[in-house]
Amino acid sequence: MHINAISQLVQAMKIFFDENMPFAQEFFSELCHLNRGHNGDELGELIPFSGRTLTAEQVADADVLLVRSITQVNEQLLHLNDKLSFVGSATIGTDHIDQHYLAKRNIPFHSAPGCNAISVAEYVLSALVVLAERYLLDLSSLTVGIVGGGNTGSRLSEKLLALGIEHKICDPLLAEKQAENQRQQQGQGKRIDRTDKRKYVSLAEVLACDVISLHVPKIVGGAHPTFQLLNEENLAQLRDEQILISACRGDVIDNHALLALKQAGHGLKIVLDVWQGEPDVLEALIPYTEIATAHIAGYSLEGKARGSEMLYQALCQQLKIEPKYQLANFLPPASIPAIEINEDFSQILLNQLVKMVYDVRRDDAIFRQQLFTQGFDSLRKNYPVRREFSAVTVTLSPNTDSDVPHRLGFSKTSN
Ligand SMILES: NC(=O)c1ccc[n+]([C@@H]2O[C@H](COP(=O)([O-])OP(=O)(O)OC[C@H]3O[C@@H](n4cnc5c(N)ncnc54)[C@H](O)[C@@H]3O)[C@@H](O)[C@H]2O)c1
Ligand SMILES: O=C(O)[C@H](O)[C@H](O)COP(=O)(O)O
Repeated sequence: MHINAISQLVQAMKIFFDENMPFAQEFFSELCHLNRGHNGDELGELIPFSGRTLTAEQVADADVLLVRSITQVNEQLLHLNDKLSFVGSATIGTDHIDQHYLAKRNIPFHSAPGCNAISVAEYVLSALVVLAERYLLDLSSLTVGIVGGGNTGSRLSEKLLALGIEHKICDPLLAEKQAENQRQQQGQGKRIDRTDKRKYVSLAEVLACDVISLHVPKIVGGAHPTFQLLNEENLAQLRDEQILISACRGDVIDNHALLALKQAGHGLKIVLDVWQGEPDVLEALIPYTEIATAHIAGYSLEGKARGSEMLYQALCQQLKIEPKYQLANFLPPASIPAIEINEDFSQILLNQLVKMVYDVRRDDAIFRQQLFTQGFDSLRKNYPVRREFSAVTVTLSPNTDSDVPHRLGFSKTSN
């Protein structure tokens, strides 16, 4: 840890947190009062803020700043603050953080890798189930192309594996890492490292699949940029019957090119959770989407709250104290906490199971009906509680022959 960080954190702290961070009060309130002044009268403060409108003046005396993806953390926001000792983002994506600037100022930064990856995978699965029902598709006959084999792409891959759905992954960075590992291990005369056994394919191969699901960070420039990875040129190569799902970052698809494609009569089925220029949305594109939502793929209660928990753990570590709380202390039971299945697994059962926990059509309806009256950010702020599959315990009757529900992430009865 940086000397700067240690000396700042031995005082009562002002912890600023995005009001949209579940259980922030529960996790952080004790931490800010932890190190009172000598008289015990110097209390810290836990201060919520609205992420989109946060100003440099507001955070001028913050010791700890906890944000979500809508707050740009950069010199403009932090130039008035000379005591900040910890910045955390309770999100997977970090494209809103100027990490170079934070590093220059020796301010430790933590994000929450993977926190809502399961939520994103369940969003994609819900979208697939809904489209399969709408267009009478046999999911087991489709191939799914995943762009980005990190946390969200991998959680999706696991669920597809559980369902026996063929899928391919394109991730040139992981492919390079795998090849490099193999070269090193061979050079050292060791057996080849088998930890990452996946076979990576080219973007072209993934773009030829029946379903394309995007799971990459926003990267501008460099060897493998993702900014407008899907553009006029490669969108035009897609077939009418394909499904394109994006729940990563809006800038990964050129939204104007996508609109032009659809306006020209292309049959591509589109599922969009993320939009170029959020919170503004290319309105003309909405009627051409099958499912449209307000960047909520990662908004399961567990997914958002895991972000809070991960930052709590990181801050405890920096403060050199043992974490006292974990997410399980705060999560309520699901509204239907347990069910029993009495039949063999089928697409119909999958449809029922997935929609019981999360039916993406609810969020699509809210988006279409309330975007213009409520606004994009308000739909996200007032997002209804959504649980992950794991919140529901599935018991299989002895005559059912498949463990697919548990492999999909539903909990098992503990005994
Ligand atoms: N819609 C939502 O609610 C939501 C929720 C979570 C994450 N996200 C977004 O999804 C992104 C991915 O999340 P993650 O948890 O999988 O991140 P991750 O960092 O675990 O994985 C991203 C993967 O993308 C790969 N990648 C980078 N450039 C690529 C390229 N040009 N082509 C193919 N692969 C490439 C990386 O090698 C990495 O393996 C996040 O950065 C975030 O922006 C959105
Ligand atoms: O990067 C992420 O983790 C997700 O996009 C996340 O859902 C963003 O949510 P936000 O911080 O905008 O509330």
